[in-house]
Amino acid sequence: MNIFVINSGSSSIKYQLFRWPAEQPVCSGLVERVGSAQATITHKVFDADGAPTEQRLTLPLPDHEAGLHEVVRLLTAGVIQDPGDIDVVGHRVVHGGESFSQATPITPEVKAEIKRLFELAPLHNPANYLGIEVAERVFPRARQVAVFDTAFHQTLPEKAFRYALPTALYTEQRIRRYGFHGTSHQYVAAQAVAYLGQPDARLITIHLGNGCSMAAVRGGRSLDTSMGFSPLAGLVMGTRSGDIDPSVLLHLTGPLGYSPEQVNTLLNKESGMLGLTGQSDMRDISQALAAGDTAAQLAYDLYAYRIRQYIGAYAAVLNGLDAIIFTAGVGENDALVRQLVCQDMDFFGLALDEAQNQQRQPGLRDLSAPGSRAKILVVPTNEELEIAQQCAALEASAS
Ligand SMILES: Nc1ncnc2c1ncn2[C@@H]1O[C@H](COP(=O)(O)OP(=O)(O)O)[C@@H](O)[C@H]1O
Ligand SMILES: CC(=O)OP(=O)(O)O
Ligand SMILES: [Mg+2]
Repeated sequence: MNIFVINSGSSSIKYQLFRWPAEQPVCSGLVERVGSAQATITHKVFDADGAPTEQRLTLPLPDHEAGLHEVVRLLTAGVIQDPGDIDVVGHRVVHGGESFSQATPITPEVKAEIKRLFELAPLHNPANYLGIEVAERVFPRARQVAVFDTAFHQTLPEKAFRYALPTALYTEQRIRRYGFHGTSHQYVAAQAVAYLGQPDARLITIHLGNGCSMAAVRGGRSLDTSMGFSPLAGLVMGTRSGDIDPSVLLHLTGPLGYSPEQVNTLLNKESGMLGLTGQSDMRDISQALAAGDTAAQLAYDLYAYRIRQYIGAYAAVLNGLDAIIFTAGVGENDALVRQLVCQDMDFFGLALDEAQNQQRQPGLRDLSAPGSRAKILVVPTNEELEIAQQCAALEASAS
């Protein structure tokens, strides 16, 4: 069986083709800086021993649709003979509301629900929906499956997912915390549990990509998470503000005369690291910092400070801490972020081995110094593999 997985993030498209049940990918790729004139595609094709041949393209990609068409072109130009060779397409879908807690075959009703949720995940659900429509056209024989970012967080207890608003706004309007990046939190938590050999470990998973979120996880269940009703809440992100006092919005729309549309754009697309420094990509901000830029210094400090606050909160939720796990583009690669987060954390039993922190190696890495009571891990996320596994489980249960 051939399972093709499409993971559209807010600034990237990741894809992998798996031949099942061997979990080794046949090809994988990453489209970065979607929406710019200098987008890049890194496309890898693996031989029978898993050795990659890599191709790198730089090209203008105005939007996700252009990116997806380029991905399909690369796939059908050598990796597969015929689009009919794909049996299942697994789609990452960011917002699934309360309707979905597991991998779901895509029907017209499911598509309508994904569309209804555009407003709550404006950077993601439209791109995910587009991916479904493109895949339905290009791979008409394949079964299309959605795996939702919100699904893993459906285990949150009510005290964690409810807001202190009038009850009817929850019961009639479904206004609550949903949480996102669930596929990633679930995957890295399972990897950490296997590494620690401790199924009941108290874990804080820290997903730092373009979007950023944290989760308190125990026994394979998400107990709390920093994103909320939409992927705007919580940590400081590439272009999103994270937590702010809601009365700032009233001040913007009242005395300052912003329209709701302008506030939406401001908070989702013009804030976060972009708002603080003028740049959203952490590699660019890191270069600015190295050149002595004081705005970049403040942005790094603020970014790490917010993560530290949530570590404190989630250690309380978990009544202790066995490991924190850094993952995604920034979490896996940016040693300074990890250093700023972990410094002066001895109260939580966290001590970072700075030499290990500077190493660049693939795979799971243990960065804890000897004597650190809680572990500090880097676990590369693999949302595509997790999605493929869930698609394969769905296929097995349907047959
Ligand atoms: N080597 C690196 N050092 C620092 N940051 C990096 C590095 N590689 C990628 N990143 C950052 O990771 C972020 C993208 O992460 P990713 O998980 O791919 O995001 P998304 O899935 O939200 O598009 C960007 O801010 C990028 O700058
Ligand atoms: C939900 C979310 O923010 O996703 P991403 O980090 O891929 O933008
Ligand atoms: Mg992502």
